[in-house]
Amino acid sequence: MTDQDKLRQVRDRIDALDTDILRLVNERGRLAQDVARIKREAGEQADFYRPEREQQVLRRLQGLNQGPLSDETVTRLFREIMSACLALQQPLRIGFLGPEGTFTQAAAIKQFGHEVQLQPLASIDTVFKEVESGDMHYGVVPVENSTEGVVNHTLDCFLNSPLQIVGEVELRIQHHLVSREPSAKTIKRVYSHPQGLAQCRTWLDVNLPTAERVTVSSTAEAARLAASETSAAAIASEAAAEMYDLHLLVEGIEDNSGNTTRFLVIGRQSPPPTGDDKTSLVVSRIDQPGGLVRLLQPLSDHGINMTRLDARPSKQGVWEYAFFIDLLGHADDDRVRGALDAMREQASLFRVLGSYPRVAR
Ligand SMILES: O=C(O)C(=O)C[C@]1(C(=O)O)C=C[C@@H](O)C=C1
Repeated sequence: MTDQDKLRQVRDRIDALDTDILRLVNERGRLAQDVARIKREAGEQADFYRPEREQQVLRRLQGLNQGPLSDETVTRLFREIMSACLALQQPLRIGFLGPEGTFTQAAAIKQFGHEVQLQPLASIDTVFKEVESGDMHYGVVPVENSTEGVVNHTLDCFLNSPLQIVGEVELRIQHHLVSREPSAKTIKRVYSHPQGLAQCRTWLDVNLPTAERVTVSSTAEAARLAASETSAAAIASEAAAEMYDLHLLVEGIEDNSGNTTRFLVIGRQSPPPTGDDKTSLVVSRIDQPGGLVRLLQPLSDHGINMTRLDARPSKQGVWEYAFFIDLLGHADDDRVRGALDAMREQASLFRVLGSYPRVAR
């Protein structure tokens, strides 16, 4: 058998498999439509999007996967299949911190796939408002970065919003120096979001110490500005560089190689337990000696693992603070519910921001 014969034989097998895959994904789409019919007949009010079910689908397949495709690739493939199936049930509108080309857009695509209607919005506050009004079914906002810590504006928006956290997304953030200039030698001004400038501070101090650093609303906006000026650069993503036709002058300039940003999916109703969940709270303690210790003691008493604690001015009075807490477990789990009930008694402000599936890495 010649090499050409061997090649043709393998390609014939690929064609046969593709025929099966096409038939099976369309059969899956019809089943998703059946699910939507069942949900409508059951009078379910919530959106058809079920993050807890999507997590279950992905975790099962990651467990079955024996390669050669990586778990990450399998997750991306089936996320897109579920995105297409969900679009057959209901066109979802997802607001995200824009403009086009931000890392938040990449996080929204990672969570919902490409078959949803993605809407770039001007600010984190606008994302909350558009979801509250119902114009958007869900929103995606940045909440913390592994180098720079929390995004304060996102935490502050929760203080005055009835919305719940529906999910979380983690994105490895690679910052690039992008410009219409052919070389970094001529750069006199660097645009980026405050987090972008902060996450690349050392690189800038060493390589562009005299360049002016200008903070703008997003890394994508920084790329747009850099595209309109000479001797200017932006710290932005590869997607933003492509969008504004900029050169990648230097790739991967973030100071910490594991630089990761965590995003939250916000909506009206938190999903039910999956067995591997997180719960976020905002609480403030009664202002007396040992108040904070007593507030947190129930977590220890019930064996609950707290993964994050951030303090933010509660805006209820000078030096009054609210505490944002993440913990492992779902608010409907017996141990978590017991701890929350005990905390509620010790708190002057107590609100569960949501229980949601832990991110599928
Ligand atoms: O199982 C469901 O509830 C479905 O709607 C099906 C499906 C899927 O494609 O697997 C689609 C959308 C949901 O977000 C979750 C899962």
